[in-house]
Amino acid sequence: MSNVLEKIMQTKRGEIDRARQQTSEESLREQLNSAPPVRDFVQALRNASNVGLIAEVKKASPSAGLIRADFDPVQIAQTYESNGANCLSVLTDEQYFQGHLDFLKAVRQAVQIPVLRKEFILDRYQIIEARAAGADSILLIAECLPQEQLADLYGYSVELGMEPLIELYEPENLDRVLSLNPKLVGVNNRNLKTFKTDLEHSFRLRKQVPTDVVFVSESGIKTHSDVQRLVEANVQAMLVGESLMRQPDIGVAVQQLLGTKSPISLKSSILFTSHILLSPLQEPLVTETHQDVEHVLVVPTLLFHELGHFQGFSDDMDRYLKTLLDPMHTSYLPRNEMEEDPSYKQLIPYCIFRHEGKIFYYRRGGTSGESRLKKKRSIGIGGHISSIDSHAESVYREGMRREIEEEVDLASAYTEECVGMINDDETEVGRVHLGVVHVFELESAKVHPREESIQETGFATPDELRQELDDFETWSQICLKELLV
Ligand SMILES: O=C(O)c1ccccc1NCC(=O)[C@H](O)[C@H](O)COP(=O)(O)O
Repeated sequence: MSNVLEKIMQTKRGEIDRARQQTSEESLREQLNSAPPVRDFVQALRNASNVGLIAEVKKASPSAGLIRADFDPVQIAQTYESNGANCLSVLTDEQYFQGHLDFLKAVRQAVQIPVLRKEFILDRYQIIEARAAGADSILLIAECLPQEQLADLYGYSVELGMEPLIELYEPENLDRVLSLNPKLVGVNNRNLKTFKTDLEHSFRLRKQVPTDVVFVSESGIKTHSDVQRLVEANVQAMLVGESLMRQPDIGVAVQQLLGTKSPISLKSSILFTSHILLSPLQEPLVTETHQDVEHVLVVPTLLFHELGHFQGFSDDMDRYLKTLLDPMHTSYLPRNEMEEDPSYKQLIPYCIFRHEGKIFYYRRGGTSGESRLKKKRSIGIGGHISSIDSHAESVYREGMRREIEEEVDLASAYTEECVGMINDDETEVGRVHLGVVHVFELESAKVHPREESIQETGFATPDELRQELDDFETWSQICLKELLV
């Protein structure tokens, strides 16, 4: 068993003892009389038109720390429900997940869909607590429970009307779980020794679970393309927490995950039109959420590969951009994690300023910005699209506008064209980013640095810049070799 699970179980035993001292099992059982009737958790998942969604109300976790600071469990639960969740899971563990049994009680009263108590259940006492608080189902984790205890807790929960979700991670536990004839089996994709999640874990075990048992894939589900993979593998339901809880707009996030949000019409946005003037600059809104950690717009690398992997420059934007910028595929995830995670690509507008054939250049300096590119010369201005841009109708364009405005004073009229994409899997930075190249034709050479990171600026012809090619960051080298010829 993993250390974290052992630690949680140790804490739980102490909590259960203390709770018993406060309220005896007998008087707790009396509270069952006033509990609301059980809602059918299994049927709610079976009724789902696609993969059933158990949306998790989760403030924090051992693997992620604080996930959402502005945490209102009832409001989150109602948002989940009104955007298509079939069931809810509410964390009630206080020490490790910052949950509470009161959250479950309040949520259950505020929604119409079934609610699961997400807890590390080791004792019948917790099952009574769950039902008394209104729970319609509970979680039982095979790794925490020897078979006799698992069977006892399973039977007791069913006796109280709640079909439990039995979860396992270790394949060796599957047979003993199935021997109980459960209606619901969950496979956790999170390895609790490394905290890494891998959907393949569900796919491998799916084949060993009879199809009349509702198979729930749990943890690490982030995008609609993950959901499509679950559909292909005949997974009937999914338990999703962190990736939804991290989004500024949880309702939109649920719709994007389920694929029910109609994609924004990029045709009507100005992204694909050539030679247009940018709209007047507006003050960006700063949302209060996630101020502590920057969340950046990312797309799954797998999606980029499905569309057609290339190394270097591609002018085939039609093939990539519409799909990559479809909100169904984008997420806002913590930048510090994304910088190390090649399973995602951070989308970066890379803006080249040209005046009478000469290109604006600069050297990256100062203390802010990507440390791996420090001291390199560059011909691209731009940066991450972040969750603070998400209020805008065209999030991508808002992020591009904001980045330009932060970095330089562009005091010239211009026309702008989106000309292609850059992918560079040969460098550490390139592996986790994908560039979208825009060329700005300026009426005058008026580009002035606003940040200390923009140093040694000037305009030069591509030929002149190519003579010092090695001095430039790889994305600029790619543009000088493949675009500006
Ligand atoms: O999430 C954790 O860090 C964690 C650590 C230790 C034990 C259990 C843990 N997670 C419980 C879960 O099963 C997830 O909350 C649930 O599957 C949702 O996962 P996610 O969508 O990745 O938040």
